[in-house]
Amino acid sequence: MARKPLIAGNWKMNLNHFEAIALVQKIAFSLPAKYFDKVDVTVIPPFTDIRSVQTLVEGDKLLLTYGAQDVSAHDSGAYTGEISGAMLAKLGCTFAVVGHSERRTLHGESNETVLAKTKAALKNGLTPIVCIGEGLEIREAGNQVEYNLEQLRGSLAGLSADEIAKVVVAYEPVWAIGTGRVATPADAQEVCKAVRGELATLASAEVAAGVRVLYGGSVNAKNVGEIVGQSDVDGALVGGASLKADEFATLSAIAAGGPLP
Ligand SMILES: O=C(CO)COP(=O)(O)O
Repeated sequence: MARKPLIAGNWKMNLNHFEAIALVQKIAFSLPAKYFDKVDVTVIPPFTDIRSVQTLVEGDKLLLTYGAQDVSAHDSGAYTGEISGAMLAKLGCTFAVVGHSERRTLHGESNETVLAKTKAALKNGLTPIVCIGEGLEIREAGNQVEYNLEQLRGSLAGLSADEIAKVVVAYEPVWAIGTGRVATPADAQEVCKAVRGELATLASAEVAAGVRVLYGGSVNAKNVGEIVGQSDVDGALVGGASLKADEFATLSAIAAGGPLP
C-alpha cells in the first residue's frame, strides 16, 4: 500500500501565538496546494498557540494541519495543567504527539502512560504520533532494534488492529535529537523496518503496510531526501528545522518529491 509521506514540525516550547501565526503564514505561502497531493504537512505548536493556528488554517482554508505535543490520559476533572483529547479535537487538531523522549525522560512517562495517552487520542478522533527511541548507550551496545520494539509493544499494548491502523509511529533516537548528529539513512531504515514487522505481528501485515513510520532527530533540508527515500521511512518528525519557514517548506517539498519552492 502506498503511504503518503508526513512531515510534522514539533515546535517544542518555542514561539508565542503571534510568532506562530507568522510562521504558519510563511510556510503556507511557500507550499501551494500542488504539494499536498504528495505530502501531508503538519505543525505541532505549544498548546497556547493552537487556537490562533486554528483560526488561521480555517480562515484561509490552508491545507496544512496541526496538532498538539501531548494529550492527557484523562477525560476531564481535577488534573491541573492537563489538556484533554476532547479539548484538542474541539480545536481542530489532527494529531497528538505522545511519548516524546523529552516527556519520557524529563517527565517520567512510562510505556503505560504513553499507552493511556494513545488511547485518549484515539478515543477523541486524534491521530497519535507515538514516539519511541533509544539512548546512546543502547545504540552503542547494538541493542537498538530490541529496545525500540519493546517500547513499541508497551506503548500499543492491547490496542486492536483497527486502532493500530490509526496510529503514526515516530522513531527518534535520543542521541540524534537536537544534537546535529543525524542517524544514517540505514540506521533509520533498520529500526523503521523492524517497527513495521512488529506492527504486522501486533495487528496484521495489511495494517502494518498502511501505518506511517517517521524518523526524527536532526532532520533538515539537506538530509531529509535520503532519509525519506528509505523504503520503510514515511516522513519525518522535525524539531529545530521546523521553526524556520523556508527550511521547513523546503524539506516538505523534498518529501513530496519536489519541485523546490
Ligand atoms: O525531537 C525532535 C522532534 O520531535 C527532533 O528534534 P531536532 O530535529 O531538533 O533534532
